[in-house]
Amino acid sequence: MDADADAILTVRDLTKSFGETRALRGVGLNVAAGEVLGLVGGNGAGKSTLLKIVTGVYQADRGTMVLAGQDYRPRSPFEAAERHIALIPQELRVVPAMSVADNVMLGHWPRRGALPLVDARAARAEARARLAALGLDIDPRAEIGSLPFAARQSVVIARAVARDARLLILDEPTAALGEAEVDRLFDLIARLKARGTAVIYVSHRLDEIERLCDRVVALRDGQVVASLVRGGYRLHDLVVAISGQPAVQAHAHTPAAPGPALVAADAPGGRLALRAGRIGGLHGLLGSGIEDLLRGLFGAGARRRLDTPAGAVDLTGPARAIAAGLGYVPSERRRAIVPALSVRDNIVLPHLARYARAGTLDRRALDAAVVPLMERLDIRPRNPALPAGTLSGGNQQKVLFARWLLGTTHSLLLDEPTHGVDVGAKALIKAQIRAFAAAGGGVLMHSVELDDLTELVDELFLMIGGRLTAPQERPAAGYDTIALKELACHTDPMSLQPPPAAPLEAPGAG
Ligand SMILES: Nc1ncnc2c1ncn2[C@@H]1O[C@H](COP(=O)(O)OP(=O)(O)OP(=O)(O)O)[C@@H](O)[C@H]1O
Repeated sequence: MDADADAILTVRDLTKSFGETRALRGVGLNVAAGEVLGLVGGNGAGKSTLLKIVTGVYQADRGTMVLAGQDYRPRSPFEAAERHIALIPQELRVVPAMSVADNVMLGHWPRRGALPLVDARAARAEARARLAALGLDIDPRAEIGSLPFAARQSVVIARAVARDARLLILDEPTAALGEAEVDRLFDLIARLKARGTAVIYVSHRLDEIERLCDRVVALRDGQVVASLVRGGYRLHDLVVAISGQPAVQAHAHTPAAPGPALVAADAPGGRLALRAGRIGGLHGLLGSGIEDLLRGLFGAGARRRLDTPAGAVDLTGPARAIAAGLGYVPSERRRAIVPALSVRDNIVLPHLARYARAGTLDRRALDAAVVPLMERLDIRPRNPALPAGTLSGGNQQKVLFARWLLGTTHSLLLDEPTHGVDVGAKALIKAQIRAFAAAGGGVLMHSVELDDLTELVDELFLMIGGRLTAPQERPAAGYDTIALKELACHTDPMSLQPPPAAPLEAPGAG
């Protein structure tokens, strides 16, 4: 069979450099109608660059693309959309104050007769039908901003389908989803497949790739290093293709004895303490309030009191938290990285005062501190002067982590610390978390990935109904992951059903 002949999209020999960095070096691949193609690769392998070329954000230096049998050279995302290619990014673009129906029909609203007026009733009916055709039971009248992430994501996919997307690209779509939502998303993708939509699915979660994708293409250093068909490979083969080396076994966990509390604070339902040498875990569902809890402990919420061995701290803002020895890695990388600042400056940002000399920064002293950190965390490219925004997502994540290894931080608040990093980097970050605790630091981490928690944590706090349960010491045989998963299902606040929405028009209009 000639794969290219069946393909909706064929790319050949795509090459792209940014200055010295050769992001893509002769990449070729294709995807057919009704096929789900997985795209995997380590941090900086070139996945985003490839997707940006396919969606018209960047133009390739060399190479060709053919879409539905025709030459394809999009010069803007707009042109890509006109050719029915849709990208669903991790950070969804919705108009929060608009209804679900308006977001599905955005730009394609049905008109009321010949007048330039939107027929709201027809828009709702059509949106409802389109959502139902994808198996989605979401109220078209609900304000989209009030819905949980999973529902918003489904609406954005429905919008792409409403615009006749021939190729849908999903960029790490499950990064912010719990297990039940992942299942729902996979059902949705199966429906898209059945409609003949081609899907490119980018993820670092290799088990998902194995479960979902008909084929998978692995990139390494800007080149295709493997192209594997479902059923014809093992996960280990993917790990080897991505990293270029055999998979490393995770270290066995030795629970640490509780050390003294480094910081403690009241939290809904109980008291939280970060103890020297211990890794605390937080588990709950999206929307459970864990993110706010961690932000609050870092001084980014309402004013609160922190207790430390040196006395009580009136937490009026993050500066106080940093001064008290706390560090925070938020789940939303984009909020924490300053893209135009160099990697060096991003790392040093919370500790500027230490490196300022008479109003200027001692860059030599800084590089002497930052470069070994970049080596330790394998941040690539290894150039502290590069703008952080030019680094790949996973490398940006490592920069955020590096921030708190530079100063005098003794307590780390981590929200999804391995979000968007490749398998190798994940192991490295986990090892760093362990090392931080082993050196006497305290850690409190939240992860939706049970594996992260069960591998790392000494005590687990559950957040149920907005309240913390008492910490559960790690049992000798490890946490019961099945019980944790069940808990997640039974207290699932992420139902796709929104709360009843206020009618947008007079009763009887809809
Ligand atoms: N706008 C840019 N300017 C300079 N370098 C860039 C730019 N965009 C990407 N790069 C570089 O190109 C290489 C490939 O990056 P890319 O973002 O495509 O990787 P990725 O596979 O998507 O990684 P990740 O999984 O970490 O998101 C990296 O070395 C990155 O630093």
